[in-house]
Amino acid sequence: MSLLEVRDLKVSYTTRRGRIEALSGVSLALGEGEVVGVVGESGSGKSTLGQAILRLLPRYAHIEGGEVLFQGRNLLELEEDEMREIRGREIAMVFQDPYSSLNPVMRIIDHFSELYEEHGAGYTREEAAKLAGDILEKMGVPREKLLEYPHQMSGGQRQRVAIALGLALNPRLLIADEITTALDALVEAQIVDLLKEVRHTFKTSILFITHNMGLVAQLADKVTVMYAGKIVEFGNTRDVISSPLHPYTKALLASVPRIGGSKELQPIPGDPPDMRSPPPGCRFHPRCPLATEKCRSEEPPLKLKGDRLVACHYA
Ligand SMILES: Nc1ncnc2c1ncn2[C@@H]1O[C@H](COP(=O)(O)OP(=O)(O)OP(=O)(O)O)[C@@H](O)[C@H]1O
Repeated sequence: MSLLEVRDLKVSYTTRRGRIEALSGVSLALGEGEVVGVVGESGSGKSTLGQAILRLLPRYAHIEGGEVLFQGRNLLELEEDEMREIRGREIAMVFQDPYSSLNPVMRIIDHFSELYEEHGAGYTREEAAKLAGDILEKMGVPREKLLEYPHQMSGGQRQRVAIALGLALNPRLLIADEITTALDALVEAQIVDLLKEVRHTFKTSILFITHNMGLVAQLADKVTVMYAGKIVEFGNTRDVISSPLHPYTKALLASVPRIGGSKELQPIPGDPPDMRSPPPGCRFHPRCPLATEKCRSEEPPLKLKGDRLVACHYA
């Protein structure tokens, strides 16, 4: 059984400018101890997916269908108090902006104490400080930082603290949503190394959301490629990178340095669609060099090709 299985998840947003279909039937599975990358351009639905799994979507978002099975339980059917237990203890989420999980007027130690208290861990103040210091050190942050406020640290350190906080209750799954995007390249590389260590030391499964295929290549066992609210390709990272089957995956690889082989970077022509009215047929067809009449009118289903899933009429 997978640790996490998302089945045919559909999510929309009601906005003043209309209804946006952010996820149009997304399915994926993540095994125990696995790292799965979710990659795609801005607006493809990656963050919506992460937030929907933990039911952290805003009020004007609607889960229109599907299931989110975590250890076999459908999270979409749980009561809010059951969900609160799952958040942090079973599944943690870390965001691009560490201030999403850090309160600027609270010292780092108080974040940990609050978390332990919320989940009824029953630690004394000394025990909480010891445990928080231990995990902070494992994340490469000196334990003295427990007494500081978030603004007294560098961006990289703040993100390490946010990860430490995410891992404090030893969750089975960590959802990391663009957690290196705001960092410079050197710090980004350090955080990716940290996640590699985390998976080995803590045996945590990770859903790694990013627009950066290069990071997926370094970290993820499997990769899900999303385009305009749908999955277009899913497979072992090595296979997807060495022989992408979907034209969008190919284009994404050609647009990042080093991987993909080409020396010259080729940005993907055109823009992702307006999700208030996505194109008919294959959603990538207006930007696809291989598109035919069939692609304009018929939506390609996600089909198994060997051990790869791909949604293209011509894969
Ligand atoms: N809070 C929101 N309110 C309204 N629309 C939203 C909201 N969040 C996302 N959307 C829309 O839903 C679609 C998917 O967005 P989402 O943020 O999930 O994609 P993404 O791949 O994570 O992109 P990014 O990397 O830019 O966050 C987009 O069309 C986006 O405009």
